[in-house]
Parts: sequence; C-alpha cells; structure tokens
Amino acid sequence: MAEPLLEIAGLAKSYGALAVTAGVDLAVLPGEIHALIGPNGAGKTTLVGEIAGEVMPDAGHIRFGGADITRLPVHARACLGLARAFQITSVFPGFTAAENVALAVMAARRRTFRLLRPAAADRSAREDALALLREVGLAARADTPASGISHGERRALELAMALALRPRLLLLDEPMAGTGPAESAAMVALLERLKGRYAILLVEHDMEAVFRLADRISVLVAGRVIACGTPDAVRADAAVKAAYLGEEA
Ligand SMILES: Nc1ncnc2c1ncn2[C@@H]1O[C@H](COP(=O)(O)OP(=O)(O)OP(=O)(O)O)[C@@H](O)[C@H]1O
Repeated sequence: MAEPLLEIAGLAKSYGALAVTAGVDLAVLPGEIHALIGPNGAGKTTLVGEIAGEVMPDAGHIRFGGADITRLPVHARACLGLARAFQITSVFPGFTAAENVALAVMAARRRTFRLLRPAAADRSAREDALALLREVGLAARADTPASGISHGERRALELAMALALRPRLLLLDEPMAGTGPAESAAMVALLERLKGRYAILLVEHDMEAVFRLADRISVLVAGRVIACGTPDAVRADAAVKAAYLGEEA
C-alpha cells in the first residue's frame, strides 16, 4: 500500500464528559476518495475540524505529507495543501463566479510569490479562475454574480475556490447537503472527474453517492472507527449493519 498522505492516530476530543472523537485512527492514501460515514452525532464534523485545525484534539496525532501537523493553525495546514470546502463558505454574493475564484487564486498566490505587477496579476488570476470554473463545469456562469446562481452551482463554485488553493487533500463536508437529485448527480459527476487527481476525505450522508464514489470508507460510530475498507467490504460488515447501515446496505 502507498504511504498515506494523511495519517491520524489515537485522535481524541471530549466536550465535558462526552468523548466526541474517542481515539480515531484513519489514513487517507494519495489520490483516493475516502468517505467518512456514520450516524448523526458520531463525531464526523468534529473530526474534520480537528484535521483542518479548527478544533484542537486533547490527545493523538495527525500527520500530513509526512509532517506532524497536530498543533499547526488552520492557515499553516492550508499552506501545506489541506483545503476544506462547503461548511465554511466565503463566497461574496455580489461578485461574479470568476471574481470569487480569482480572489481565492490571489489569496493562494500571496502565500507563494509576489512577482507579477498588479494588472498582469489580475489578468492571470482571471485566467486561472476561468480554468478552474471550466474544471468544475461552471464556465458558462463565469460572469454571473454568485447571488444569481443555483444552489448546486454554488457548491461547484465553492469547490473551484478550494481547488484554487492547489490542495493535496480536499476535505469535503457534505457536498450533497440541501441539493436536489439533479444537483446531486451533477456533484457526483464532478467528483468523479476530480477522482485520482486529489486525495479527498468525503463526509456525506447520501449513501448512494458515497458507495459510488469512494475507494474506501471509514465508519465512525460514537467517536470510534468501527470499520474501514472497500465499499463492498463495508456493506457486508456485520458491525456496520448493526450500528448504522442496517437494511440500507
Ligand atoms: N463545541 C462543542 N461543544 C459541545 N459539544 C459539541 C461541540 N461540538 C460537537 N459537540 C457534540 O459532539 C457530538 C458530535 O458532533 P459532530 O457534529 O461532530 O457529529 P457529526 O457526526 O458530524 O453529526 P452530523 O452527522 O449530525 O453532522 C454531538 O453530540 C455534538 O452535540
């Protein structure tokens, strides 16, 4: 097996007496879509927060690209290539789709180089933004204000903004939440196109999407990973059926 890009060991976080992540071990391999599923309140969002650096764990370790990032702040993790999308949104509704992505492109560049003059920088940020909008299927909406696009298109826009950070790992928190069947199908198709080019940790309640997209699935129940494996292995796992998937599987 390839060396994991993200490696979590014994990660624990309690709020008072409630152990929300109770010693989580999890590894995401380069280029894989790794889904994290589990019932409401299992600790998925908290775990993603710990990985992104928004929630400090009480114990355990997080390694990313071989470096220990357990105590690094959010922006330092972002610089290393960890990008989170969907739960924290920073879309400016009055700006066009292209302007929103160009802002993300410029924010990412500020970290790396300041060589271009302002006008040239703006032009090349727009070019990069248009390329990213093409990548997520939003090219036709480039000059539409973000306030005028559909919910599903906004999700794609947020994804383009996350991709502007040139991530090595995308943390996707419920990309299908609040979307209708057609928009969900479009998001699944988009993630299928991205598959293999980025490692993705996908938290999602839409089991059809999860079982279609994931290379591997980890099942979190009451703060613990009770199973991890291929979709077929997880679907057949007796403990998973009992604790979560039940007849859905
Ligand atoms: N800041 C906090 N303070 C106290 N309790 C918290 C805090 N954050 C989360 N919790 C509790 O931790 C538990 C796990 O929450 P979390 O949101 O991580 O679960 P989840 O698996 O993402 O759930 P869902 O699928 O419903 O989004 C819940 O019981 C929640 O109330």
